[in-house]
Amino acid sequence: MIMSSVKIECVLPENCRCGESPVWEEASNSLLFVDIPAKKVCRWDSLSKGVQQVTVDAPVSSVALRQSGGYVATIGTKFCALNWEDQSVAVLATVDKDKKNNRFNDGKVDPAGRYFAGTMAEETAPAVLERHQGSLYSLFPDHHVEKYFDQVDISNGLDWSLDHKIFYYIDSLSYSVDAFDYDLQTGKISNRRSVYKLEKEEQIPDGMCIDAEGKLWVACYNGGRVIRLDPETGKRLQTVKLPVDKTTSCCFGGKDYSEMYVTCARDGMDAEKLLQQPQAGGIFKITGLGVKGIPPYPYAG
Ligand SMILES: O=C(O)[C@H](O)[C@@H](O)[C@H](O)[C@H](O)CO
Ligand SMILES: [Zn+2]
Repeated sequence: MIMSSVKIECVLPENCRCGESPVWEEASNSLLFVDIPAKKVCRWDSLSKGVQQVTVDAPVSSVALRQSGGYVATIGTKFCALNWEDQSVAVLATVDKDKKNNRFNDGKVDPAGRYFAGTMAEETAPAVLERHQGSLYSLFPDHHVEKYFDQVDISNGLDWSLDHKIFYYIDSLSYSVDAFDYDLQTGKISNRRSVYKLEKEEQIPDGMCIDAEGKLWVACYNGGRVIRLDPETGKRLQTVKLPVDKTTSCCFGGKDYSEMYVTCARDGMDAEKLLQQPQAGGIFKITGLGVKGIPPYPYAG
């Protein structure tokens, strides 16, 4: 049953140019996220409502927790460690060295502590870019990198099934949510298939997260919504519309991971659209979904 008590609130009118990679940090009751073109990693304290930010030297496309303290982030084409206290960045590995126009896009840590992230060509406008330039990688805890496949357009949302046997992945311009068999021991993926094809009004699939019932939540860029999918039946179970079109990603957080946080973008909107959607680029909190999420995994290296 879909509960009718769903409430949507803009908790931070931060005006991100392109907000992405929301991650809940339980230890600090905070939401981490990035603003990709602004080259910022941000941390919003849900209790004080204050925001701290670290500016880096290239577009930062994802951030994740690190077991040994601090964070990891994908900056330009580098996997990096980020020390929040002194704002220093240390490079752990570099990818796509032969592709000067590429940058990382979305990333997330797997249940064994590997940091997965894919690349794309830099956009000239939202979703306008040289195609097939991206690849999917993961950074293992010993800092070596494995490449899974290339020919990616816009590497985007990713997560793992609750039993860790399936890896879910979105290449945005395929308009599909895909699944692979996943071997948690080795980090290997196989047997790619589509579990959901987006409908026209859902627009472009972007960030994604799994809930505690094993269902997928996908943020729809230009679609102004998050959708809940059953990856087993391929059916859409729920649509939650937001007052902004360029919804980019979502994660669960808050008390017992019972709240959903959604990021979005302002870039690519004209003046008229920005007047209509003044909250574009803000951070949204959705409550009353009646389903919880799971904690994010920290990078183990
Ligand atoms: O947020 C991201 O993942 C990309 O970096 C964005 O640029 C959008 O996704 C893209 O423009 C639409 O697909
Ligand atoms: Zn994205």
